[in-house]
Amino acid sequence: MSVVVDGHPAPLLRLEGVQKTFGPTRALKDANLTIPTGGVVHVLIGENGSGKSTLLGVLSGQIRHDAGTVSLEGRPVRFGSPVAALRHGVAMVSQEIAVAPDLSVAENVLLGRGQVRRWAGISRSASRSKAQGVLERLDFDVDPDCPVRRLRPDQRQMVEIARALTAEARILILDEPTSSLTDDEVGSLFATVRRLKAQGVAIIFVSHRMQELFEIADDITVLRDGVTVAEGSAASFTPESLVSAMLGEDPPAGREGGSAASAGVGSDDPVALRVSGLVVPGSVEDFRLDLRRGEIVGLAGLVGAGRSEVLESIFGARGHAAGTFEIHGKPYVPHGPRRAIAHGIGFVPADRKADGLVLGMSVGANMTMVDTHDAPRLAPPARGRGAATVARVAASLRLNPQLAETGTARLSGGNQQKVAVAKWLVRRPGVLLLDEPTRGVDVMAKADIHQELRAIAAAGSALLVNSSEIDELLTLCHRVLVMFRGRVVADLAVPDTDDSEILKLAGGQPC
Ligand SMILES: Nc1ncnc2c1ncn2[C@@H]1O[C@H](COP(=O)(O)OP(=O)(O)OP(=O)(O)O)[C@@H](O)[C@H]1O
Repeated sequence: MSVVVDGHPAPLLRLEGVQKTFGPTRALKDANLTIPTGGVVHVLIGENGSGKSTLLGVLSGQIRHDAGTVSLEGRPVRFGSPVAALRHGVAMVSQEIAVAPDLSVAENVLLGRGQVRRWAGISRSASRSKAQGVLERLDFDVDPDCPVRRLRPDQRQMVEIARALTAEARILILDEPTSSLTDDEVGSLFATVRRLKAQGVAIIFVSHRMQELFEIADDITVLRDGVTVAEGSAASFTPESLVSAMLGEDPPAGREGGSAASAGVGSDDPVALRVSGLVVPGSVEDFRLDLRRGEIVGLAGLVGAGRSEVLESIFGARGHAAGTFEIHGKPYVPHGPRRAIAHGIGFVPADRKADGLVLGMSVGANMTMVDTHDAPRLAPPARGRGAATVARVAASLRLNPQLAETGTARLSGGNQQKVAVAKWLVRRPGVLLLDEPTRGVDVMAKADIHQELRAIAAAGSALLVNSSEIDELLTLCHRVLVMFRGRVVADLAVPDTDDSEILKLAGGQPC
């Protein structure tokens, strides 16, 4: 029974005046959020570090707040753990998809609920059919016995959503669910979100992608510096008013738009990276590329098309079966990151936590780690070296200078991504490989990163960029290589193509 206030039923969820401090950082100062009923999509938005994940952590039982109230249907609650939150019908699907890869789809869907424990008396077939029921509710066509390791990222995410539904979640939190999905996968996720909404589930959705959030949102809450600064129906906002609310000021003019193509790279410009006949068994077939000085080339394609594998092989982080490589006309044989860096190649990997950053070190140390101009070793340089460059790059990406001494693990996800990119902007390698360079960064920081990447290209670096966002490739690149099942199926000059052509080619359809 929900509580009735002034003749009205209390809202399904209300957070009022929520505060949370981590050491010296006041992550939440006065966070408020209201969801009146089920059957709505509520978008939470704010700059990197504004407190979104902390707020979701409070709501999902992962973080204990210091002050303020959280109430469900008028009753104050304080969750001591995610399990306690789940018991109240609040479930979260986090950015880092948490599935057990060796268990089956059905086992994952029922994980944590006890149904798969045989000693508990529940049969395999009963478990399987329960899981099947939830998968049908999601219209998710997958074999319940298939090991999760065989699924694509979007399918794994669906398994997590199914798990939340098994727990009878009334409030489902999706924290940046689209950040590792390609455009077509986002479409199917949105179909699922709409289906759940029609079934009465309230969905809290975090995204930095402006266009898609207007597509899906009923209501929006904006956080700035730990404070809720705006809330209302999606129709009451425009992209511009949202950015103004996030920033607390009018957005700077002319940051986005304008492709780097206008800078012009001609066939006379020297080739910085030449790749011929690259083969990575099971992933890449006969990949060829001449990447010129000052050029920005994009890689487009579906998940599994071989895009990341191309970058990883060039950097020597992954083996290859065939292929030759040249850097500035000289032969180069990839063999581990250290050799690549010594040859003037930089790499921003897709998984910043595992490969891109040393989380135990400070932001400053991470940013200067590869700025060892002659020595190929990855080592933190002497204190103070390159300080001016680091300060300039940090400022250009809106990284607070006070963060320099902060442990990188303590940064918000988007700010970690900025550091992963910034360390190469400090170094300015001759060839920079970037895998999803703006994953999880806010809309302003994305424009800042693009601007800085254009600047290092204009200064002579050659960039190869993998992105699942076609818009990003069209904004940033001179040309785009479209990959399908390991092969390049098109090499398109950016002014002469558009997202629908790229999408078709990426799906294996001829244009
Ligand atoms: N465990 C922690 N220890 C110290 N500081 C933290 C911790 N978690 C978060 N913070 C700090 O709290 C602030 C808010 O971080 P939070 O992750 O909530 O931001 P966010 O809005 O989710 O950012 P993003 O969009 O980048 O994911 C940041 O300054 C962050 O550095």
